[in-house]
Amino acid sequence: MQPRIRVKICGITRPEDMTAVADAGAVYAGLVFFPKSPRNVSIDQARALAVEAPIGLAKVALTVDADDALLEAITDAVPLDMLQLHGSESPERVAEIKARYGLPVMKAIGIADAEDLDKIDIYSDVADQLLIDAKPPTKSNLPGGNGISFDWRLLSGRKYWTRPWMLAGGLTPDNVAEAVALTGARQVDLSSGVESAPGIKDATLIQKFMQNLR
Ligand SMILES: O=C(O)c1ccccc1N[C@@H]1O[C@H](COP(=O)(O)O)[C@@H](O)[C@H]1O
Repeated sequence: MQPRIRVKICGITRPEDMTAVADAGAVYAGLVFFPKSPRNVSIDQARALAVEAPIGLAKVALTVDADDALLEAITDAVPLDMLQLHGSESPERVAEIKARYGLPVMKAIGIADAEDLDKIDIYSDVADQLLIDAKPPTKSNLPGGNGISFDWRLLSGRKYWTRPWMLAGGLTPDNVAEAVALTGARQVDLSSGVESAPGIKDATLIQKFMQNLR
């Protein structure tokens, strides 16, 4: 039997969405700390969501080029299982954050074409996990969460990964099966594909996503 594909649903802003994510069988829930995002949460909101989250659901804090003051405030207040670095953090900065905050670190890598794949090897040396996402459009205010995909065939031939990784970028209930078949991903991450409005998750879409994945 194939092992289950692990799912992260990102951009949780409401307790009922945290519950829907856990009920559907997702493994990770993401909390976005980026004021330009419609999914941004304050530290107080994040703490309340994380404290009340169903047991067993891993809480991931998503930050974008955060400084130490912000990372310290987040990690002091919110019970977390992983940090997701979704900006242009250098490999040195990733290593520093991993050492300083004592949490596993996942580095997001934006992919548009084959050249971008070089970053996979570079960040594999320092991050615990990699998030392989679509590169944002040049005019976007958001480095992720744009609901766009990259050409999944870019990953088709890649058999050797030294770190666990997640596939992200424009995943939906309708395309996830194809995305997984083409890339061989064992973990997937999504946000806008299971929303009824930016920042508002839809329990029916979440269930449909999980069904279509399995
Ligand atoms: O979700 C956001 O608002 C966000 C903001 C800033 C950086 C990353 C963000 N989201 C991450 O991007 C992936 C892909 O999103 P989508 O499925 O294409 O909407 C998402 O899973 C988050 O990890």
